[in-house]
Amino acid sequence: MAAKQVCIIGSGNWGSAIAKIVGANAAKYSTFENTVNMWVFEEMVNGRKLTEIINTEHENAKYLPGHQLPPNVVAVPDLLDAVKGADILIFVIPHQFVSRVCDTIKGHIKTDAVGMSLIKGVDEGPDGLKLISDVIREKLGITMTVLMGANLANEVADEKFCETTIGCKSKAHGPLLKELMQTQNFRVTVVEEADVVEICGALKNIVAVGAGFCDGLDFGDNTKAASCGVADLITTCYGGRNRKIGEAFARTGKTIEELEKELLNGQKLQGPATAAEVHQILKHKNLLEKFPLFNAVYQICFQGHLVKEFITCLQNHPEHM
Ligand SMILES: NC(=O)c1ccc[n+]([C@@H]2O[C@H](COP(=O)([O-])OP(=O)(O)OC[C@H]3O[C@@H](n4cnc5c(N)ncnc54)[C@H](O)[C@@H]3O)[C@@H](O)[C@H]2O)c1
Ligand SMILES: O=P(O)(O)OC[C@H](O)CO
Repeated sequence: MAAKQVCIIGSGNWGSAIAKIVGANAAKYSTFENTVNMWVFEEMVNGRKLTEIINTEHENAKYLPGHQLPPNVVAVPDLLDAVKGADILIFVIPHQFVSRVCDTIKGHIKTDAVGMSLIKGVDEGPDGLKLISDVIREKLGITMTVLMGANLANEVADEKFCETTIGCKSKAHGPLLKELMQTQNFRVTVVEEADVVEICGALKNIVAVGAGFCDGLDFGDNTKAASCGVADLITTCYGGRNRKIGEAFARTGKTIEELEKELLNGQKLQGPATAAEVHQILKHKNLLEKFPLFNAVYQICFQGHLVKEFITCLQNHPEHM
């Protein structure tokens, strides 16, 4: 099978971080052409063209300074040149520019190209809310997939561990796109519910603005989480006692019991005990392998496993295999 040519449409903060991953994987796997075109909306940065900076210094000095892009990522200022011949089109531009970009490339891309939108946003069409992937699909007539996750671009570029989800209705494209995107520290799950993945990715940005308001007004963690569908998860992971002791455990090497006494003044943790109870149930049902996070918390709290190895359990999540 001929190697797939990949084009990244966009080169902002997220576009550049993703170019690090895509460039490295394209160079690594024979499934893909080595060269990855990245369309750059041309602008002058410190008196030089941004494309020239990227192609000589391999750094997007404006949108992702301090990170080297792989040399096989080539910045292309002309949109039509960038997309020419591409089998995989990665859309990663602010959503307000999508329509114009699609109108420009319409009729100039492969008809069997696969698109993947990393864009978090929605379009307000005449009939109500419309997904950005639907806008692209309708304008270009190509198969669309999405990739969304809790993925701050700078952290991804720093290669800090995180997870992401590809929403892909076609079973044929899932493995190909996963191979292109996954690394040891950027773990990919592929699901068929692409619309759900995309709408969650878009709507969380509204919640984030509200959360910013709460911080700016010095409200508490409960208040901050009240606007969000996963309220208690957010609260507990930022402001709760289980989180606090978990952090102290990882930093000090003291036992959970010692820390509970030291830091909670008689209050009691629920997390470790719950991990033990859930562990029993999962073990009984032969489901431990499907819940590596729960299993790892149990093993670290009760079986002497090293907290330093916590990430390994997530890297080996069955969904990522
Ligand atoms: N930055 C993140 O951490 C992050 C993470 C996940 C998803 N996203 C999503 O990815 C999408 C792109 O975000 P980003 O962070 O890469 O971009 P960004 O916020 O860095 O946006 C700047 C980009 O827009 C380009 N631009 C400016 N004017 C333009 C025009 N007229 N036409 C086309 N492009 C123009 C700039 O050249 C630059 O590449 C957004 O939907 C965002 O929500 C961002
Ligand atoms: O910096 P934000 O608020 O645009 O969020 C970036 C990513 O979407 C986080 O997953």
